[in-house]
Amino acid sequence: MKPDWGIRGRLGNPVIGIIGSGDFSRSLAIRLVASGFSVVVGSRNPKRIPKGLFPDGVELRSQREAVDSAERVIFAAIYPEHYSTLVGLRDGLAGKVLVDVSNATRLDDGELSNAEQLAELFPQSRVVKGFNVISAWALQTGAHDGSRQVLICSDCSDSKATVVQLTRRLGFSPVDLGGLVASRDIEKAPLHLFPSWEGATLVTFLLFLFFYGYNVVKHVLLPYLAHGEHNFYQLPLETVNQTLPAVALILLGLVYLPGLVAAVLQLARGTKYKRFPSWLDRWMCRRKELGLMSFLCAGVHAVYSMCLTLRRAAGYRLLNAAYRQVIGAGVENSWEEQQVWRSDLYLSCGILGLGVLTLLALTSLPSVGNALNWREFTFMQSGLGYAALTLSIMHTLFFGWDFAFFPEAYRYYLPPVYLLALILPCVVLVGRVLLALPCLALRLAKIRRGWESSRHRPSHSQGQEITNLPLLCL
Ligand SMILES: NC(=O)C1=CN([C@@H]2O[C@H](COP(=O)(O)OP(=O)(O)OC[C@H]3O[C@@H](n4cnc5c(N)ncnc54)[C@H](OP(=O)(O)O)[C@@H]3O)[C@@H](O)[C@H]2O)C=CC1
Ligand SMILES: [Cu+2]
Repeated sequence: MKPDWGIRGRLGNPVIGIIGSGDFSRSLAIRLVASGFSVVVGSRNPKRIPKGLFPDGVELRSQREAVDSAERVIFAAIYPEHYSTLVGLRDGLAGKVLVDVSNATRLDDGELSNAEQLAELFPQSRVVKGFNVISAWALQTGAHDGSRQVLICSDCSDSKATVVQLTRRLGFSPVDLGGLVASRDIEKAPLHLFPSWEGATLVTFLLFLFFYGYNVVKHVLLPYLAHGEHNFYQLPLETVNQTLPAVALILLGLVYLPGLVAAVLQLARGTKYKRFPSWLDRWMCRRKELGLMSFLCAGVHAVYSMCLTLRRAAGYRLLNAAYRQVIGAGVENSWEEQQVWRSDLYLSCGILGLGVLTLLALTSLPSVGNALNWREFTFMQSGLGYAALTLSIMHTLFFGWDFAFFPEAYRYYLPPVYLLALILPCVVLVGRVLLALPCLALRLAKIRRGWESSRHRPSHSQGQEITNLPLLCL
């Protein structure tokens, strides 16, 4: 069905009305004009609007004139608390599509949404909710063209269809969420701060809290209580820098663990057509965020580590050690070949691991990832991902070297933090190696191509295939 935009403007383009002359109105007008519409902006005081603020092709008029010029679609680009000031325009708006673009101000806003209140104020107009999730900036610049979703709802399906078409013409992807009651959720959508990051941020925060607390107890609190040692100066830098690599390593393990669990489930079930439990689905969908959090911790750890020698504490410690060595023990050459190898190896593995992680983080950007074909993407995410995990584990092992075998490492019966941090990543790595054994790898490959063990064959259609997702997706 060809949309009916109403009467045409001077250039023969359909005329869209916008009430309000603020940021949203201006961005919307720019976008509409660029998409071939004529626009009439209705202001309480059109003469006050500075020249050049709106592009050519936009007429600045009174609210009444704007409403009368647009026969079919009018946007209310004003704050909901001012809706009631528009009641004088009721007759002009009657029978027209009135688009509400407002957002909720609080998550616990009252019963009725702004759009529902607008519909109550203008019972003869066809209120459609939409465009509120798009920022004025995205509207104006066309960022996210074609991929950015516009959530739309209305009780009038014809009017909704008109706005859906309009959304497409502006270069966005409309999503029809049904009746106007859905506007209660749509208006609150922009209030959620990075919803897809909630899980990964919480996990990172809890891991940080645990390891930071563990380090404080082991290296600061217990030494103070037991021997009166004053290590509190370690809290802002050293303790943070002991915590970050542990968090980064475990997060990286958590990126690759769900892929292994999924593989084990498929092997055990003998089919790929059975749904994964929902927690595993959710976990798989958050691997990218977990991976980027791991990258963040590893990157910050690298910067902290570079600064370690700049600290006053490091200088004093070095001087004291030199003094003890020369004056106390009479040793002039403190070169220890084994320690030289240890530090060079752990630094090198750490730097390489961070380099590979950086590459993975870059491919998680849509503009980079989209340029890769399927094989390249799988290679980057799976092959390089495990390379990063292996290098990070080696970095930690070289750092730990043989210290893990000395009783001093277990002061106060607490194992060193890097040993704790290694458990999960090592389990993941060993699991991956086991799954690469031909007997398991061949069976898994068969299952992923659609083969099913005999007990599954009849009930083949109920499941959803999720395993064509990259197994390891950072
Ligand atoms: N800015 C953004 O990125 C986004 C905004 N929105 C929504 O768009 C709507 C407008 O936002 P925005 O353009 O940023 O706000 P602005 O404050 O920039 O503009 C609001 C406009 O409302 C008009 N208005 C009409 N009646 C009144 C009144 N009684 N008192 C004050 N102003 C009045 C004014 O225009 P005039 O003086 O010409 O009458 C004013 O320019 C809001 O509901 C907001 O939630 C939604 C998504 C993103
Ligand atoms: Cu490190």
